[in-house]
Amino acid sequence: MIGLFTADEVRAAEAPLLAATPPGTLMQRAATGLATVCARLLGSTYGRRVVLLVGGGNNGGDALFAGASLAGRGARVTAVLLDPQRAHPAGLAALRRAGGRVAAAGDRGTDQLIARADLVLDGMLGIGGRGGLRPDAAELTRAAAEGAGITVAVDVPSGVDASTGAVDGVAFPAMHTVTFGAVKRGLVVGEGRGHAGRVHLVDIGLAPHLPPPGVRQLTDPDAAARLEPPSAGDDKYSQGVVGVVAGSATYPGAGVLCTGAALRTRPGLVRYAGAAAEGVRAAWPEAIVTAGRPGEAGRVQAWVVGPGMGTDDAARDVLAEVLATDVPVLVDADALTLLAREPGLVRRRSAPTVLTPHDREFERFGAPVGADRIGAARRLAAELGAVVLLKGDGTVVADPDGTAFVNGTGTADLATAGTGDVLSGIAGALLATGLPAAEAAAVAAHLHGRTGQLAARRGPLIAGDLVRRLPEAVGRVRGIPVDGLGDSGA
Ligand SMILES: NC(=O)C1=CN([C@@H]2O[C@H](COP(=O)(O)OP(=O)(O)OC[C@H]3O[C@@H](n4cnc5c(N)ncnc54)[C@H](O)[C@@H]3O)[C@@H](O)[C@H]2O)[C@@H](O)CC1
Ligand SMILES: [K+]
Repeated sequence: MIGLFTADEVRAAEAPLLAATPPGTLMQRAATGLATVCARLLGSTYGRRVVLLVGGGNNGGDALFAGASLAGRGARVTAVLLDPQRAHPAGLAALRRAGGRVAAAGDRGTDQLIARADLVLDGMLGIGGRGGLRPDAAELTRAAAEGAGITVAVDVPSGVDASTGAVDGVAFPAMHTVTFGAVKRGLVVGEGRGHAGRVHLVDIGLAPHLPPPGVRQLTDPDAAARLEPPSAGDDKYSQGVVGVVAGSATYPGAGVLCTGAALRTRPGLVRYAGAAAEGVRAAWPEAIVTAGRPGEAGRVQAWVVGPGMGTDDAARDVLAEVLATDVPVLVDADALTLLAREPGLVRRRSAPTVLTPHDREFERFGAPVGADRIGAARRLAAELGAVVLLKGDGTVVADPDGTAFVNGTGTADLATAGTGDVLSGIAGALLATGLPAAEAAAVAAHLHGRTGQLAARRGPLIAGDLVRRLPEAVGRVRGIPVDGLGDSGA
């Protein structure tokens, strides 16, 4: 698992390390790692044009030392200083010694310099940044965004809150972020995720000093460890039976997608109960289908309730019936709308409940998501005593105990009708296996994202493609290469 940390946690971890090492050691480690990544991205360094955007703190210091190293390898490096009085003196001296040039933000020609650069390194603000970029920094950011060079952020893209991913105004649009010691939360969640690009972690010896992470990201092996294949002793009941209540007579689609996703994730046994029975039976002869109430479906180890079921009184009664059971329940879509009107239905449960809202559904529970998505999901989880899976680019899963996950596999291609129904089916199937609810939700988000990535490689995807590609994605997560796709990881 990848631990995700706040700026304060990183600062606290740095303190003993700074005290135990000679001055400047950590910055040298950071700058060496940074220069290595930049050189790799450039391919060759000789004669390449590199512009450093340099703020008045240590983030600028990292950029200056890395720039000195690139200049030493033949790159034509110019530092653009936001605040010449405060630029890191030793870093500046090192750059000059290596033959680098120095300009000030606002000097004539700075924009053209940035426009023509092969690589722009953003060392304006790191974990010491607060609030939005000032006009001079915003101007350099705009020039870098318009230029054709590779954009690389030092530690954190300037303008992104390292702890929450919030962006107030503009932020540096990095294609790559080279981060030091620990992955900051703001690089993988909220608006920050879109600004960080690919994240490269440079080891500066911080790991032993970091606290146990309260927020984590799953890797493929983490997900695979929670997707155990059936063993010789398993039968159709022992893998976990999931029940699905979704779709309506007029709109059976949600029921078909959700049931299909559950079957494809964990094909032991899936029971369906609801008004889309006919459509579900036709699509999935493998499922056990009733048009009756959930109680008539037979015993299950987890329920999924909500997608496409409507929000009338009959739907409300079905939801209440499912929530009155003593098994884990995943509540999605229409059932979230109903639950927001009657949150008491979930508060009195003893078995785990997972809610899977998108932003608008989340807001129905009383407050908008806001810029701090992890904080928002944690608040609602604590308030309702339920796991909250807040969908988005970097889906957040928050457990009522305060621990959380941020998903790393999402793709914009998943923003299409019905993909949420598929996620619910996957998560329901995993809940039925007995995984802790937050882990089931996090693994589901991971697998859903991987499936989306696989499906999108062949062109635009629709939700049904996800159902079809799920078995392949499970194999891929388990490390089995996918034929014909030149599979390469993320
Ligand atoms: N502390 C350490 O040991 C290490 C720090 N490193 C680097 O140091 C960075 C943190 O350095 P600093 O603490 O000096 O802070 P920064 O370099 O992130 O910020 C510098 C200063 O800018 C000012 N500032 C804050 N928000 C601003 C805004 N919106 N507009 C303009 N100015 C603003 C503040 O006075 C802040 O202290 C890390 O992100 C990392 O890049 C690395 O060298 C590794 C080791
Ligand atoms: K930065």
